[in-house]
Amino acid sequence: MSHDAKIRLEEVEKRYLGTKTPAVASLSLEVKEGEILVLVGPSGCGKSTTLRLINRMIEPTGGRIILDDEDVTKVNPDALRRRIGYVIQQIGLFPHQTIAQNIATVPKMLGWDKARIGERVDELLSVVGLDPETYRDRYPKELSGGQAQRVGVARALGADPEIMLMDEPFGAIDPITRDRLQNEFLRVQETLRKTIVFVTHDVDEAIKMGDRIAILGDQSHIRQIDTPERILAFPVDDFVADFIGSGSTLKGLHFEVVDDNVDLDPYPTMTVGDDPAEALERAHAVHATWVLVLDDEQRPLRWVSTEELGQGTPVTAESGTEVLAKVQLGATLFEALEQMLISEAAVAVVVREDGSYYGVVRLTYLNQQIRRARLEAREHYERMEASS
Ligand SMILES: Nc1ncnc2c1ncn2[C@@H]1O[C@H](COP(=O)(O)OP(=O)(O)OP(=O)(O)O)[C@@H](O)[C@H]1O
Repeated sequence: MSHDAKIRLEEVEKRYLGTKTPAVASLSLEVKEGEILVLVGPSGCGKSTTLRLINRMIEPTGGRIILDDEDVTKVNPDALRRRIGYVIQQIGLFPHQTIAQNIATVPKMLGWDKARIGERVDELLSVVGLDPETYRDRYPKELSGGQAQRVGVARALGADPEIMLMDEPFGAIDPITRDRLQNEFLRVQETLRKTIVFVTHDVDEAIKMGDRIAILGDQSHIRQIDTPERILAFPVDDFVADFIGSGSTLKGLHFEVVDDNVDLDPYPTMTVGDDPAEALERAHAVHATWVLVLDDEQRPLRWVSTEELGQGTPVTAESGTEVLAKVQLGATLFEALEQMLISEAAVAVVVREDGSYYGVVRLTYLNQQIRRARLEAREHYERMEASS
């Protein structure tokens, strides 16, 4: 077992009573400590079954399940489930219990004292972004769908489990709330660092949430397992390519950022009041049709065309057109592309945190980055193949 694996499935099989083919056949899989592994695949491929095999809500009919170094295939499943938080789409809060009582379910089972439980409930409500004062004494029917889902996450975190299993946890929620819950959950995970197995059928959710993604075919057969970035850059076969769908190149731009290492192109600039003839010369030297006008503090202000400069009129803070498209250092290349598409000069202007000019990103840069990511992913798989 590799040293950082928290969960390991070894040739796990589930054959439901009375069915001809197993729902999960000979699945071997490792989940690393502190990662979010997303299981994604078409409906009926066995994602939920796989998830429930891990905490033995479903008993395997073959293979072994190992947590840390312990074979838990035969241990008492109740004890196992206390170590593992579980969140599902219809979170199933107990309707006649308050939010606090719902969250306290597992700590109570574990025999924690009242004061410790009370503190824990308040802490967890804050973690999931609900004010304890307002929400702890409410009942589930007094919550919106998104709030109930947060309580579901808080309840699963109740006894501070090392592992969380999440089955389409944000499935039945409107897209805006869903996006917010996903972001909040990722933020919480940054500090909690739980080992998480997350099931979804939505490839975009998988790309957003996963440190790694396992793309499953029938019977939970792993078709590809890797970082989202590498899967997008190099789908190993048509099944994976079809599943991730069109636009994978664009989605890959979410994983690259404009940082200090980005070797940005020089672009002709001038400051308000500079000699237009000199600025024109600089623009001609690099075959640019636009010059970027900066203010005294080096902040991008306007685009002035070489045509306007050629007329020799002085450049003021009102010349040309306003620079609308700017991205900060640290923005993703996806954001840079969006800015580029609306920019007068078809480049994204990059500024530092204080708003001062840093450089520009051009389409050629994006093209190079995409090609580099593809090549790296291809080489990675070629090396893997050669060594197997
Ligand atoms: N209790 C059961 N008895 C018999 N077959 C079952 C049972 N539960 C699930 N199955 C079958 O096992 C297969 C895998 O089901 P599972 O729910 O794990 O798939 P899934 O990938 O989670 O699907 P979805 O995305 O639609 O929820 C399916 O063919 C399903 O019909």
